[in-house]
Amino acid sequence: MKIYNYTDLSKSKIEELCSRQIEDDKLIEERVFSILNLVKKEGDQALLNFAKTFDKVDLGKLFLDAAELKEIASTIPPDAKNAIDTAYQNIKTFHEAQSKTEEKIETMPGVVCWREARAIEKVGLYIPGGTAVLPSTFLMLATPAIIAGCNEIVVCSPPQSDGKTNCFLAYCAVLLGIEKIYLIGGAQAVAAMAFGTETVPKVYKIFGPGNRYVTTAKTMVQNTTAIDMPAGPSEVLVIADETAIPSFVAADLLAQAEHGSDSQAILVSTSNKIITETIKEIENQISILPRKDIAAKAIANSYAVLVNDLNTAMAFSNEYAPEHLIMATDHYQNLIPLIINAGSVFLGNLTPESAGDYASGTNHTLPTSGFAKAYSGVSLDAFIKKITFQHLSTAGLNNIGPTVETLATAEGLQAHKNAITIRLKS
Ligand SMILES: NC(=O)c1ccc[n+]([C@@H]2O[C@H](COP(=O)([O-])OP(=O)(O)OC[C@H]3O[C@@H](n4cnc5c(N)ncnc54)[C@H](O)[C@@H]3O)[C@@H](O)[C@H]2O)c1
Ligand SMILES: N[C@H](CO)Cc1c[nH]c[nH+]1
Ligand SMILES: [Zn+2]
Repeated sequence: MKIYNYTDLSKSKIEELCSRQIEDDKLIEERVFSILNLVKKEGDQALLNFAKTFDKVDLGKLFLDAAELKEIASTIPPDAKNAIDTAYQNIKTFHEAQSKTEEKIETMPGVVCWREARAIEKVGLYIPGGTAVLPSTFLMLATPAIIAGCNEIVVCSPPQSDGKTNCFLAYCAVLLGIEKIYLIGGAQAVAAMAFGTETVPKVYKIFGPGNRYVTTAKTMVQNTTAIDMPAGPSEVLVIADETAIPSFVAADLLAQAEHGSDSQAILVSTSNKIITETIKEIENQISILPRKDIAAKAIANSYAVLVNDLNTAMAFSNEYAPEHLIMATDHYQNLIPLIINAGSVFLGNLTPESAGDYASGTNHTLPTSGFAKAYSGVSLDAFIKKITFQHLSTAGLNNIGPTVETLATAEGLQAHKNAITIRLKS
């Protein structure tokens, strides 16, 4: 892991460090473009061919039905079942609390405006399953979709080599009442949900994280289908002062590094000692990880920055806009107002990011690649549209009428003016 001293960094170097651009981005775009076109043209046949090419499996059919899911789910070990149940309850509790009814507002006497929420009717959820199958993502996406009241929930996840899915994902489906999992991964899953095929229904909005193929595909289908946000390779930025515990910081950095070799794990610290000890700890802890090769590549692409004070650390973090921000300091309270750009924040030395990945209740589907500057993570709101309503009484029409007539005249739109005038005269 490279170490930089903040005072030596030029503005352009900071921009480079905060950019997540990867050399082969163009190549990925070309591949994804051709996958999208093939699915659009050939439908199910393209999906079956891609399963053979990318997932190395000959699928008899493109989905598992409720009976098949129930049978696979029955093999789940009891401790995993209990853990999924607990995580689900916390996620449900947190997301249910996000449901709010807005007040009706009288902007002028007799002019009443308000908003009402309606669920997006058809949504598509992508559950990653390339290097690791993520049942936790199933909970994170389906729970708010169900609370919102979405009536068609299409779920796609890559098939295992036996053409099925694992017992954890199947158990989540049973728990959530989802009756089908489409065995489709990568950009082709996004294409199937965006365009529809003979078997896969077309949806109005696609949700979910994934690798660069998935994220690029989501970005490319946006003229057909809405998406939650670009939620690509995982990343974490840890701000650590002298109160941080290097072994904890190293564990948190490695937790995101093991997601993929293109993940980023950034350390920003006011203490040289903490940086050196954390790097030593990373070397100790990485050796026992089953995914050490993946984690090592991610760590090699990551870096540490030595800063003079916590204010500078906050400024760097806001420029980087991390998916996850860990405040590894006892002094986090005063820093909270300085956090401007981050997907999800973990406060203090006892709050590991994996708590949010699985079970605290917050959503782990979060913006990456700096998109935390403009996007929120998935929440109940993401599955809802807010429709505005207004009603004018006679007094309301009299009160607002002259204003509308004058503005319509200023814009040269006579018919707009007439729609008021005809009512005022009646
Ligand atoms: N930002 C978030 O909220 C968040 C949450 C969870 C996971 N993640 C990220 O999701 C990602 C999951 O990635 P993954 O790969 O394990 O699973 P994935 O399900 O995203 O991707 C697997 C699919 O990628 C496709 N693919 C693989 N190689 C390909 C190639 N050469 N050409 C075309 N398609 C190809 C295949 O179709 C395969 O089924 C990780 O990067 C992880 O960090 C992000
Ligand atoms: N850290 C991931 C989001 O970037 C979410 C996740 C799922 N499982 C483990 N982690
Ligand atoms: Zn994670």
